[in-house]
Amino acid sequence: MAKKQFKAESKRLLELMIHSIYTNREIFLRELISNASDAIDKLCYLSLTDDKVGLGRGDFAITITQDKDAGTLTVSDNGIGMDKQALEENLGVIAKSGSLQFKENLEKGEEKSDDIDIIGQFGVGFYSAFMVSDTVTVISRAYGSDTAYKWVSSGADGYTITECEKDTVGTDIIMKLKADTEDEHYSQYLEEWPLRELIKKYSNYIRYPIQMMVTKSRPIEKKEVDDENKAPEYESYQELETINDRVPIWHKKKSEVSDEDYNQFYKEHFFDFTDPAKVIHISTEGVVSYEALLFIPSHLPRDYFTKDYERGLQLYSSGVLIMDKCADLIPEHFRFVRGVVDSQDLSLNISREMLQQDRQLQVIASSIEKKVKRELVKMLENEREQYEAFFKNFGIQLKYGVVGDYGAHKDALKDLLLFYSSTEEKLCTLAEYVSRMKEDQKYIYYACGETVAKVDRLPQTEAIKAKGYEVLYLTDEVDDFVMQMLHDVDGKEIKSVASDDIVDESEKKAAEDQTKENKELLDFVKESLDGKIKEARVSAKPGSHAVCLSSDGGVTLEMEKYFSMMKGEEGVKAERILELSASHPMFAALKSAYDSGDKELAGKLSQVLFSQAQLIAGFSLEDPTAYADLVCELLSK
Ligand SMILES: Nc1ncnc2c1ncn2[C@@H]1O[C@H](COP(=O)(O)OP(=O)(O)OP(=O)(O)O)[C@@H](O)[C@H]1O
Repeated sequence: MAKKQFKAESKRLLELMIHSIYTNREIFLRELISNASDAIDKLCYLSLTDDKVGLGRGDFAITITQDKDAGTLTVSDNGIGMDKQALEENLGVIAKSGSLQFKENLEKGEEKSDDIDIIGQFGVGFYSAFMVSDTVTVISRAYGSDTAYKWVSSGADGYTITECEKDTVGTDIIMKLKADTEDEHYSQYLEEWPLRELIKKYSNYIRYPIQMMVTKSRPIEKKEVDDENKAPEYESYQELETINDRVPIWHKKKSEVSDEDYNQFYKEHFFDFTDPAKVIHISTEGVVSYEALLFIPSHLPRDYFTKDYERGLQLYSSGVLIMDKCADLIPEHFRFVRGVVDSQDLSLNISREMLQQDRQLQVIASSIEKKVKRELVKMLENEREQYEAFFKNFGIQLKYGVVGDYGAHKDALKDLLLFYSSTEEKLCTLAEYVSRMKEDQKYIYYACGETVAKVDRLPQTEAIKAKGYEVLYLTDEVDDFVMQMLHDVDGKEIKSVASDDIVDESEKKAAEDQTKENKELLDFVKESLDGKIKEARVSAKPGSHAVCLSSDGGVTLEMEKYFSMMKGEEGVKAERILELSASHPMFAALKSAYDSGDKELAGKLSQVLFSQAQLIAGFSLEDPTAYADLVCELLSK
């Protein structure tokens, strides 16, 4: 059976092309400029072998002209142009890309040129002009031809082609812009600044100059001597200006770019006032080749912890901006990194707003992650002061990275963490801590609290310090989770000073015995605290303090603090254990009040002890006035 070819309803298809592919109208200019660049690239390629072209690389340009009276915007190039047949084939057939064909022929051919960078491939970009125009007129003269042709279309109704006059080879795309509506101001595309912004945003790195007539102002020369004292007068004049930077800084060799150039690019491009802390310039060739220029800011962006701050790197393909914030290029734990990535190896989707498949993106993202990590490790090893400043800004992000994704990134991030050391009295890495561990030391100890000073005074901290061990002091809410997620460093388990696991078996046994002996008293303490604690027991951790708080079950005291800050999670509570030191005079006073039958006093002492334990652990009291009154009452007796 003969196979039939699919037919397409071309009018409908064009409607779809115009209205459904792109989410953002403004990209029409990017598409037309890219076409102009492709046309120039083709003639430029020809000029390598054909002397008759008579133009050198420096003679090519793309020109943008606005005519406010006529309501037209024109994109002109002096590229290869189109003859009648090319106009029919390329602009009369949807999804036919002369540029793709040119590229394929080039790849098949003997002569290859690295110096050609064709952008078009889908054969649809041109039609985006109809998103902003009522009528599009194309006047083109092909290289090698004396005749020029005019292609005119108002969209779905079709097009006409007639002969016309054009002195030079190349193409003019003349758009008669639509009338403004309430929602859309098409006339902005006739204004200098919006046009300049669009060119800068999407086409800044097109390799040929994009020129535009701009209005400038200059002082009028004074003619009369008398005029010298008068305020200067200005006149405006028009000048053709190249708007685009053309060669992206990341295309240049590192040796050609000074620190000042990098810093200036960063500040202008990412709107920062201060130089970055680190610049990472990458140029790799491999499964996927790409260039990248990444920056680690030297301070915390003001909106960093708000929802306004979006993670992501700018993604370019052949110098054309594809995405402003491509989140997939940088992992959440390095979201502070700003920068650009440029690759010719991406399979773009038809609108160039997304990528067809993320495999290439994954390859680039994982390479970028490794490079950022390597740079941070280098900074940590060689520029400690600078690294500590970085950690002060973004260390918390790394910590969230450790606990995020169920700990998937903890191994990559653990070397980058810094914690305050009780013995060194400065920040240290986990590896540095391990290198200082005593021979008999089983665990890596840490203690959590609001400030270093407060953590240092915790009864549990004092107990471990008394044994001569170093303790890491953690003051961020997420720290307890981080340590639990890390679990160990090279087999050395990480333990909180509040953990029961760290107590010696003999000390544990002695405390259990004492708890049994004082069971009645301890049950009384629990009862008088009316459900606030799960248990009262004699503490196995020797120390000079009467009381401390620990927890039982999966939720630690630090986790409770962490969740208390999160909306909807305030109900997550730790089960409190009130630990009393049996050797402290306060325990003797409590016991004697209870044994002598003064339950009122014993109850009040229990309240005071619990409140103190809460305060020491960094919790606020439910009723501070009642606590103060109680203490005053007891002291004044
Ligand atoms: N200014 C121009 N000069 C010469 N040829 C042009 C010009 N503009 C468009 N063309 C031709 O028309 C074809 C179709 O253009 P169109 O913008 O629709 O698609 P494309 O650029 O090939 O691909 P894409 O949709 O990926 O941009 C181009 O491939 C090219 O051959």
